[in-house]
Amino acid sequence: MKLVLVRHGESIWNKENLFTGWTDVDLSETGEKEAADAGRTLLEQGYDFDLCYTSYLKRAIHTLDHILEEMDRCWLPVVKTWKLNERHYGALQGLNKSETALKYGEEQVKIWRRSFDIAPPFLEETDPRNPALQEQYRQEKSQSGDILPLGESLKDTIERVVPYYNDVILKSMKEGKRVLVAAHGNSIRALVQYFENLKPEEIVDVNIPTGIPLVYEFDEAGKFIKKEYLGDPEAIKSKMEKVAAQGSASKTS
Ligand SMILES: O=C(O)[C@@H](CO)OP(=O)(O)O
Repeated sequence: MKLVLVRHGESIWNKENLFTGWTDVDLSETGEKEAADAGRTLLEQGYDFDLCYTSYLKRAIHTLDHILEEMDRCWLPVVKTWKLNERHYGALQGLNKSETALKYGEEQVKIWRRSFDIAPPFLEETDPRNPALQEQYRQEKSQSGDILPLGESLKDTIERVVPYYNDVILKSMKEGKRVLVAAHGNSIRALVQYFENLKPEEIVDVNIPTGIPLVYEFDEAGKFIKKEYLGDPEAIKSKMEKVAAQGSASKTS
């Protein structure tokens, strides 16, 4: 069984180097192009799909739209779920990553960005950015008041993404569906950690490039066999380094 994961193309806030999390910002022009390129790569390499999953955030939704447009597969069913949203970055959302590194130090920013179980400072409950106060999450709020986050560590993100993967996505793969997921840097890192059983110190250095299809192969039981990024290895490496460098104090955009 194969699963294709794509991190959304560059967003406007990626370009401005701002902590984004659940902020619903759109793709930049570069991001739109990256998404279309991902669609062309998948088409050229003979990939096809039966079912797509994405988050509630428009940078991932629009990435999927561009991919499906390029593949002439706009008619494919798409399931949207907040369970695939980016990690909730709490009160860091909207702050510039480099300015935050200047203020608190690069080490602290790396801890906030990449540590396994350290959460960012949480939003106040009264903050209008609290998902429990937002229209798109009203169903979840009425079911249970406490499942929507005010901030998340990677571990918290794993605890919401992985059960969704096992209960819903893996189930459809086992039914024979070819699945494409358009998601986010840290919701994909959550899956990478789970698939490859990475240790907390190993996931720290994993950075997911924007708009590059990542193909996982599993055995029939769902056990990880191998993975590969589709595209030019040098370009992919440089994109990963760019993501890692966003927490540097000297990078302002
Ligand atoms: O700001 C964010 O939401 C994420 C992804 O863009 O950033 P980081 O790579 O710092 O986890």
